[in-house]
Amino acid sequence: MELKSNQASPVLTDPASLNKSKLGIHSRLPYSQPGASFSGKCIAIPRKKPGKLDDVRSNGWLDAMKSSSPPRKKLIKDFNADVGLDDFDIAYCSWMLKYPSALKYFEKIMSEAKKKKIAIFSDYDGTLSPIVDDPDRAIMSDGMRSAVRNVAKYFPTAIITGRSRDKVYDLVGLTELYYAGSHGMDIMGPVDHTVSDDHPNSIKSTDQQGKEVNLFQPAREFLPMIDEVFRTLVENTKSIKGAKVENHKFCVSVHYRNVDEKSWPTIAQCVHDVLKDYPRLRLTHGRKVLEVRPVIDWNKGKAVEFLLESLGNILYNNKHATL
Ligand SMILES: O=P(O)(O)OC[C@H]1O[C@H](O[C@H]2O[C@H](CO)[C@@H](O)[C@H](O)[C@H]2O)[C@H](O)[C@@H](O)[C@@H]1O
Repeated sequence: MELKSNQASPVLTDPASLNKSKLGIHSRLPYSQPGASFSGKCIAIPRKKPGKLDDVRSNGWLDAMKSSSPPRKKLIKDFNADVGLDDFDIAYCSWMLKYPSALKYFEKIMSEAKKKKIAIFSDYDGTLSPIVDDPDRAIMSDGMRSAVRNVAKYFPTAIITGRSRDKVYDLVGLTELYYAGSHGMDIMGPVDHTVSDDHPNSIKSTDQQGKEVNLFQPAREFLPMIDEVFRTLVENTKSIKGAKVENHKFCVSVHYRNVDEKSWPTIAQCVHDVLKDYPRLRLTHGRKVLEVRPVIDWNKGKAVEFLLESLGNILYNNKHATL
């Protein structure tokens, strides 16, 4: 990725002072609450007397849940192939058109990257590890680990994930990487290239080996709230077969991959009902997962910008390669 000179400042912004588009508030944000900090800026959804599952049907959560993952289908290599496509094929092709593989454009990327300083940013689930039914078993292969280790010898390499930083570190296990967990809300660099500490959202901590590191955590104030919501969601979803709730420190994931599709409205409504009491939290959709996170002006993209800024001097002053 090319370095930019005018990096955005990684500041935790008061949600009440932000406008909707800047916040990136999901169009399927739950109803506004009386007294909520978004007064005047919230999405008004007319409420008739609610039927049990009307909320999630009318606000589009269910549609988003259905289209939240690429269809599991054989890979169609040639989109122009003159073969009959069934509905799954068509759904798969549409997904691939919307989310094309970088490998298809590898030569173009290489030629754009010539003579530039390179930093590598990678997601974890579905990128370094295959998507599997049990999130605890999303294991990275030894081959992939060694590929990432090799890449990191030449280019600063970061994992940016929705998982908690600790969990992804346990899965990846490479000390030489940068890690941005909780959708970028928890950033740590390697011991010898720790992230900037001259910011109010930076704190000193120790890594798994007990070495001193700087962490960048712009959503620290949400820790107790996230913890509380996690416990409520565990309790409220416990009767839904296949549901799984994960605490990712600054965000919570509610998985429905293993929930019968007939119960998706129930799990969605359950999350919706909990969120109604937390106007400072919002919902986003991942792959067969509902993600609850703080309303702050921060996300994976901002984490990448923050890391690029932190990396600036390192990239220009040391051994890291150009192509
Ligand atoms: O931002 P990401 O790194 O893409 O994280 C998003 C979610 O990743 C994990 O869930 C996904 O992978 C699981 C294992 O393959 C799969 O079972 C699940 O259906 C996927 O959504 C993680 O467990 C979630 O907590 C993250 O929100």
